[in-house]
Amino acid sequence: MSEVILEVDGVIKRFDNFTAVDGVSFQVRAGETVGLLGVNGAGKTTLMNMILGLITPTGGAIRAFGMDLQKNRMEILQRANFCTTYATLPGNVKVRNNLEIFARLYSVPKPKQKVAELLDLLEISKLAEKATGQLSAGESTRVNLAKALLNDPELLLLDEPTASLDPDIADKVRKLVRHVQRERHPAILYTSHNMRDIEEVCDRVLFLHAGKILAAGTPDEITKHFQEDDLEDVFIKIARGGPVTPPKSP
Ligand SMILES: Nc1ncnc2c1ncn2[C@@H]1O[C@H](COP(=O)(O)OP(=O)(O)OP(=O)(O)O)[C@@H](O)[C@H]1O
Repeated sequence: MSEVILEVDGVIKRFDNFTAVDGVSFQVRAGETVGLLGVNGAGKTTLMNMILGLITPTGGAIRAFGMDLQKNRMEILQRANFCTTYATLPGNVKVRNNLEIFARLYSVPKPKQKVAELLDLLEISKLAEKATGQLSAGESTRVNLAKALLNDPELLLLDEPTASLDPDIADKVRKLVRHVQRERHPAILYTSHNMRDIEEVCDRVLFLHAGKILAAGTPDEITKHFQEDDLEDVFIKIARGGPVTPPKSP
């Protein structure tokens, strides 16, 4: 089995008296893509933000590359990267310049060449000289994805990377993720409300509900577990408060 890259161990996050993440444990190995699913408010972003070290867990531990996140955040973040619609790049700076600045922050060798390659890979070379703040939501997502790939991360956190993309571009993003999986074998944690994304790119799925992992397995196992036709139906069942344990066999 490949190396464990990310370990989330009994992680809890409370905001005052409200528990947003309630004792979550899982691992992501090198070369594996794990989908984090859940209805609005399930705790996905809170979990991602803890893994990025942006907020501190109330309890439990997060380790990456065998190191404790609290103690080794900078070392870990040099080998990791993320794409989220919530963090935007400086708006008054041109796309190319923004990416080159981030490439230097990540100590990327030959930063100009790397940025040109990623602009080409994401088919956004024509946006290079535009101010980042003037991009459409979909363009901005692709620029954020380019940023996320600058340091060839061994741990990649993708928070709804296809939100706000049209179906054509969303399809290209899924192909790009598969390309990165094949070429570089990172550990990827991927959240999406688009079940097609999850079915196409994820090896395993964690279903988060009210801050707890309700079910874990391959998309196929989860679908069978809930006796539904596909993940979308499982999602709807959970969202509407249907039975969350598998019904007894007849
Ligand atoms: N800073 C905060 N203070 C208080 N409550 C918070 C805070 N951040 C998140 N929450 C609450 O924690 C819960 C989980 O939020 P989170 O953003 O993690 O959900 P999510 O699964 O990412 O949802 P979505 O799919 O809508 O993005 C929500 O009920 C939210 O209101």
